[in-house]
Amino acid sequence: QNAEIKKNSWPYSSWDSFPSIFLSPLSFMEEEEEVGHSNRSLEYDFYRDSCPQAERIILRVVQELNKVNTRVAPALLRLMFHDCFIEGCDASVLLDAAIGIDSEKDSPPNQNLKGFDIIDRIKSEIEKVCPGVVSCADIVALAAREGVVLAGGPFYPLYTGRRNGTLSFRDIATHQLPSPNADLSETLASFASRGFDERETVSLLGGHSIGVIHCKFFQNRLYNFSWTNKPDPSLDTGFLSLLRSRCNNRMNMAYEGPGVDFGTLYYHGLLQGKGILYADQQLMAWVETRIWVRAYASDISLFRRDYALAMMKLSNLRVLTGSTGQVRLHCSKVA
Ligand code: HEM
Ligand SMILES: [Ca+2]
Repeated sequence: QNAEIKKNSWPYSSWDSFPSIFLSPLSFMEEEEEVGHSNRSLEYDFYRDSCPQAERIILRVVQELNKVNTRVAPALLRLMFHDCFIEGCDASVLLDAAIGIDSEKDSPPNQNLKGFDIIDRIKSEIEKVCPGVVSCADIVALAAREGVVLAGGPFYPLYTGRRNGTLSFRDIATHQLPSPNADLSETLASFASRGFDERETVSLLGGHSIGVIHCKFFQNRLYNFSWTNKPDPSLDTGFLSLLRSRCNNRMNMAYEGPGVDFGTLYYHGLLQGKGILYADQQLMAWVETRIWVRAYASDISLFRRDYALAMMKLSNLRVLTGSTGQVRLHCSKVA
């Protein structure tokens, strides 16, 4: 039963059904060679000697904060997405503006981004036991994974050893973070340029199973879609009324209540014209993505597996390793 696990010295028994290409360190090395960042790759449990408590501290802090605030998990997940999507998982999103640094925090798509305080809190607890060792980029990736698990999503193993960049990319973030009003061809092109196919893109958007979305991001769909003075015809009419009344009462829209399977409502909603963002609902526009919406709506374990693999891939985009980049002392400042 455990042949594959042994081969990869993998400790998670449920992973034996996974395609081995994803478990092989080779897949990470290919990534690095392509961008030429370094000759080393991420490792399983990179901090086993230098800071064996690190991953446990991350889990503990995320668990503690999650108990008192349900917004913690979604904030961490979105933060990881916005870091990794812009120039890789290098903690570029965490840097404050400074001389020579145009902060991604000042990019319009990041205006409502949250979770920076959580990352700082984790970092300071880790600094107490192993100063200057654990990178902010690893903290972001691991904290997001713990958030996903606490929100009812699948666990996925992560390699570590990401280093931090010394730059933040405000203008790149402005142009390259996906727009809530993008149509499917734009969304697919943006994910394809980072190596994600249609299936992976549909599964990643399952991240929209949790969290809150402010009305301004879908306001145009409610009253004046594409300057027609009419609502978006792809919106279910009952759902349209619900969104209108919530937004009129200045309540923002929650994706999925607790207690529901991570992913279930999201994909069922899309089948019924109840996607909140235009970009979400667009997954139903073409057969290439619609088949995966249908598949995930009817087979939640298929979704969980695909989502886990896509999150691993997202968490490993263009990482800096070895002697490239640095380890910061404070996540918002270069060392
Ligand atoms: C086409 C791609 C995407 C677009 C256009 C998009 C856009 C948005 C927008 C506009 C919000 C609302 C922010 C707010 O109201 O404050 C949001 C929230 C969120 N997004 Fe995405 N997103 C995309 C993909 C993803 C992916 C791939 C993930 C994770 C895997 C993700 C995770 C989240 C989460 C968890 C929230 C809720 C944040 C919170 O409640 O604090 N998104 N997204
Ligand atoms: Ca980044």
